[in-house]
Amino acid sequence: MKPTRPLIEAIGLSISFGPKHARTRVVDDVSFRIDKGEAYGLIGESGCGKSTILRALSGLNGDYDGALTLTDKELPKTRSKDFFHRVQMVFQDPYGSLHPRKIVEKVLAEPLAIHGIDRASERIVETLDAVGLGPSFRYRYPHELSGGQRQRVAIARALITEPEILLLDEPTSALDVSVQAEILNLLRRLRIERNLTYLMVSHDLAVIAHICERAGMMYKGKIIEELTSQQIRQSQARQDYTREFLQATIEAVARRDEAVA
Ligand SMILES: Nc1ncnc2c1ncn2[C@@H]1O[C@H](COP(=O)(O)OP(=O)(O)OP(=O)(O)O)[C@@H](O)[C@H]1O
Repeated sequence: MKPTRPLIEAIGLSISFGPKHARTRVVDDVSFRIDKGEAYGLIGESGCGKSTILRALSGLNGDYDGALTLTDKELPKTRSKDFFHRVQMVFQDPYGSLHPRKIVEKVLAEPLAIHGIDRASERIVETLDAVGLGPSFRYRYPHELSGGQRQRVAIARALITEPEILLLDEPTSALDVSVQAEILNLLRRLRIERNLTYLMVSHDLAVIAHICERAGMMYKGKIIEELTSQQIRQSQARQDYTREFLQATIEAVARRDEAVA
């Protein structure tokens, strides 16, 4: 059987910070592959390097060793405009990621203008509808929205140029648990409807198990093993560290499943 070719691949990715004489390696020889249409998670405790990987892939930090590829082509350190058409990012904090003095319409019109995409007005209404917000929301400022509504706007902003891939950096961790469930369900629905590929970072196993088919367990800058969502749910891990991490949070997975069912 012909092996499938990944949409995204990290090959021996290493990232260090600090001055030359005191460099700290926070991502250490990480490799993973994500197929088209797949949702892959990076899970691990705070500081293990998850967001650093996402920032490198998104083009926010070009100072890395190893390679990141998109459809088999190595990405240049400075990403092209086409990259941002294909790949969009959703950040953790919907309060910080939206400009306080821009109404929603302006937030959504900007990416369309950058990429020269027509039918702006129709696309804004369609995309707001896709994230569960009515057309009246286009005239609101961020302070006139709830946390969940702001994150819906941030998701709409990411989707409006019709990307293939969303990079999701703890997209629900700043929200109340009940709102988290709504946003997770929205992300699940959007992936199916739009055939999207996700790379999601979270310290919350329940979030990863709900969204992702596979996840890389990170510890001190390395992926120590990969698990399917079923293995996460059944607490089947090879490494002791992963087993302890799973056992500590498995009840949270069950609770989250009940909440979002
Ligand atoms: N720009 C930077 N300069 C120096 N150190 C950094 C920088 N960005 C991240 N780090 C360090 O790299 C390590 C990994 O950070 P990272 O944000 O990737 O962790 P994380 O697993 O995403 O954790 P969290 O969930 O808390 O964000 C941390 O020790 C952090 O302090």
